[in-house]
Amino acid sequence: MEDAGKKAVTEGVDCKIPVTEAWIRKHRLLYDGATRHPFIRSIRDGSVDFTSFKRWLGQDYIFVRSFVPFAASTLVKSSKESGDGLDMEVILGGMASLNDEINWFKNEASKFHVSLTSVVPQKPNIKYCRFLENLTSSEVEYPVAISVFWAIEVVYQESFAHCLEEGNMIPEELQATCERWGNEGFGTYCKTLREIADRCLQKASPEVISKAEVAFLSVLEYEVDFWNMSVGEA
Ligand SMILES: Cc1ncc(CNC=O)c(N)n1
Repeated sequence: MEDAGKKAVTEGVDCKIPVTEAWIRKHRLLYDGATRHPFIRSIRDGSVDFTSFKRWLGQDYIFVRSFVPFAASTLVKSSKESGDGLDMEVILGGMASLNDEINWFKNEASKFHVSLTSVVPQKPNIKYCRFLENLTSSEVEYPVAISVFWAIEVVYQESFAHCLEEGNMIPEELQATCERWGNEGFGTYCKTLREIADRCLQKASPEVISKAEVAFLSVLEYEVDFWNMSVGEA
C-alpha cells in the first residue's frame, strides 16, 4: 500500500488504472457474456451446429461491410489528432485486414455453400450496423470512436483466442475461422488499439469518457445479440 502510494507520487498521472481496464472490471459479466458466448463455447468443444455457423457467416459478412465505413471515419478522426501519426497507421493496418477479411468471407461462403448475395440481414445485425453508421458522424469524438473500434475487435479476438486454447475440439472446417481472429498478430493489434484508446481517454473530458463507456457497453450488448442471432435465438 505504501509502495503504491509512493509510486503514485513519483509518477503523477500514471497512478490510475487505464480506463478500459476499469470498464472491463466494472462490466465483467457483460464482457464475459460477449466473449464467452455459448456459440463460441460450442465451436471450442466441437458441438457447434453448422446451420448456426453458416447463419453467422452470412450475417457477419454484412456486418464487416458496414464496419468498413465506420473504420474509415475513425481513420479520418485519427488523422486529425495531434500526435506522431501512429494511430492512423494502426487503423490503416486494420482496414487492410478488413479488405482481406471480405475476400476471406467470400471464399469461406463458397466452401460452405452460403450465397452471400442472398443473405437477408437480421434485426440484431441491422441494429448493430445502424449504431455504427451513427458513429461515423464527425460530431462523434475520436475517443468514443476509437473505444468502440477497440471493443468490436477485442470481442472477436478474445472469443476466438478462447476457442484455440489448449484442449479444444474445434471442427477442422472451423479452424481457419478461429485462427483468423484468435491469432497472435490480431492479439497484438488489439492491444495496440487498446493503448491508443486508453491514451485518448486519459486526456478526454468526463463527458466524453462517459459517452465512450456507454458506447462500449452498447458494443457488448450488440455482440451478445449478434451471437444469439447466430444460434437462432433472436
Ligand atoms: C459482429 C462482429 N464483431 C466484431 C467483428 C470483428 N471485427 C472485424 O472483423 C466481426 N467480424 N463481427
